[in-house]
Amino acid sequence: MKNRPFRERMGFALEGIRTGWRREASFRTQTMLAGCALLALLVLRPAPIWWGLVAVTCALVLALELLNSAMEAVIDLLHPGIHPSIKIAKDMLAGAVLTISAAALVVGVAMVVATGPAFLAEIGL
Ligand SMILES: Nc1ncnc2c1ncn2[C@@H]1O[C@H](COP(=O)(O)OP(=O)(O)OP(=O)(O)O)[C@@H](O)[C@H]1O
Repeated sequence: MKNRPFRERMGFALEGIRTGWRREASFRTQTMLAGCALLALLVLRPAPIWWGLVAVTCALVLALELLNSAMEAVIDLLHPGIHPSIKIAKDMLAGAVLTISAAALVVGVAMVVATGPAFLAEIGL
């Protein structure tokens, strides 16, 4: 299974994203929020640094959500029953997603605060 051609590995990765989209409501919500962030970038046209910051934080949220779902799937397969250690692991995974989501929110608000006034002036408001 190791060292498959690049095209094939790319196919597995895209399949993983498709599965995340199909199975996880929170991944779909976060993808749509990332789409809103892209729309805000296109409208506000901030400096390139903001494009980088928004892209990195949105990508981290989506990547961590996929990792969270993957870990949960493996945990549930290995131990389908209730266990305090599973609670700890799942809560920590959820905490990781929450942490980066809070950072993404801060970046979004900071971008609007920094670039909003110039945009409003540009459209004559
Ligand atoms: N097997 C388990 N043993 C103990 N506690 C569990 C177990 N499964 C889930 N929990 C608890 O229930 C919470 C929610 O679990 P669940 O698997 O539904 O995760 P979720 O974050 O809601 O997942 P999803 O992303 O699929 O919506 C976990 O954070 C954990 O506190």
